Amino acid sequence: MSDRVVVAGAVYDQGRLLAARRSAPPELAGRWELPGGKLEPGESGEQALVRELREELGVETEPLERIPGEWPLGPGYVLQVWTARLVSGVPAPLQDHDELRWLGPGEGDEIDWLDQDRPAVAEAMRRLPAGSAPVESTPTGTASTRRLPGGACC
Ligand SMILES: Nc1nc2c([nH]c(=O)n2[C@H]2C[C@H](O)[C@@H](COP(=O)(O)OP(=O)(O)OP(=O)(O)O)O2)c(=O)[nH]1
Repeated sequence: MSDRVVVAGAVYDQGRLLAARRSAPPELAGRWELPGGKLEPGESGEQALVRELREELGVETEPLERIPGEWPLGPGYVLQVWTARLVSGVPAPLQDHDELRWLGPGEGDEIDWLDQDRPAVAEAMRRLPAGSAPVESTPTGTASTRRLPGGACC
């Protein structure tokens, strides 16, 4: 039997990548991942991604391209990753996560990613689109992460 697919999104906005910190299960809690979830029967990867990001973060996204490759997770599961553009909404950790963070260029190694996500994250950071500076940037333009009370992000 073929492996079940977990889809995850490298979500971009304003030249930054969204990272999500898992709150469960205990063995993964506290580690960072690209948000997503399991493909349901009859769904394409892109459809599953849009659904999962809506459910978990409350945002609308547009998948852009698949990052080549597939990474084994636990027994019976593989991870596939798409880049995606934030279309509307403010990401909030509604399910499975307790914190979100936007990472700008050079900030990809600042958090403790799940090991299995690292190759896709490295490629997603290489593909980071140029973006306008976020509103709260410092005068030097170096501040690129923002965290809001309650865990909502940007
Ligand atoms: N979403 C996501 N899951 C990942 C990543 N890396 C990784 O090892 N996983 C694991 C964690 C989970 O065991 C599994 C995905 O499960 P999930 O709990 O996010 O899936 P789901 O939203 O469909 O939830 P469920 O109700 O079916 O349990 O894959 C990743 O980058 N994103």
